[in-house]
Amino acid sequence: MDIQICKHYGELSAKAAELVGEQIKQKTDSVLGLATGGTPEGMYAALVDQYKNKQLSFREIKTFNLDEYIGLPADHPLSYRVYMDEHLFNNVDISEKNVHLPDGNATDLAAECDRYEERLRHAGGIDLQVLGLGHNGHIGFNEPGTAFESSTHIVDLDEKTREANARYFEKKSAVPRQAITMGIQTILSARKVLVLVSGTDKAEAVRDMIYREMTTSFPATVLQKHPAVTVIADEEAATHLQQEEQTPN
Ligand SMILES: N[C@@H]1[C@@H](O)[C@H](O)[C@@H](COP(=O)(O)O)O[C@@H]1O
Repeated sequence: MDIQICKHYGELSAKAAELVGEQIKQKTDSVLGLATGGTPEGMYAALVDQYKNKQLSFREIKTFNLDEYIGLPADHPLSYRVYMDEHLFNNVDISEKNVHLPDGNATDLAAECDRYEERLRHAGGIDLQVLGLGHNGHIGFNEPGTAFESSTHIVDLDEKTREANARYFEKKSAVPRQAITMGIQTILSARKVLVLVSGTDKAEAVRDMIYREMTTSFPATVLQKHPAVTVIADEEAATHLQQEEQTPN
């Protein structure tokens, strides 16, 4: 793993946007795997700036989001579709036909999971997957215990994850109980992976991701076996890294 430590969140966001921007410039029809959550917001803002400064175009870019809640209408302000529209899609020249998120309102959710994998295969697979990291090691919505071989599937959200995401909803009971997420195998199939981690509350999670023995109990440890992972952490998230840098797995 290539581990890059940035001074603060602003630097992390700029660095992440630089790496994604390079990918887009190198391959103008790249397939990007995208994440939601608080962490990538600054990266999206920096990518929109690059677009506005005419440094980038998303015209041929295809995107596949990691996950979507089940049961929230696509136009619900807290759906991941709306998040992506607000943070990126509405602000760049991406084409609607190239934007993909799982449909959490599909009548046949199992068929929707297969359909998502099929669309991803048809697009040629993910060139660069952006990931955030859950406190319990989840990537996408792959909660502890998820099989490393999993493809896109339906998940029951962990209580800790619902608590972490409750900050966006008016109350915890309003947080959906299920989601559709790319599986761990889907994520591992990406040619490159970029993990963004910010803040002291993620310090233990990022340490475990890098140093803990690979285990389904902490899904992000699976990234240790991916050949092209870059981790960008700010100093707050990296507090436990410097100490252990000498003895990685
Ligand atoms: N499904 C998302 C993940 O894709 C995200 O990476 C993670 C961390 O979120 P944050 O960046 O807000 O800490 O949790 C959410 O539940």
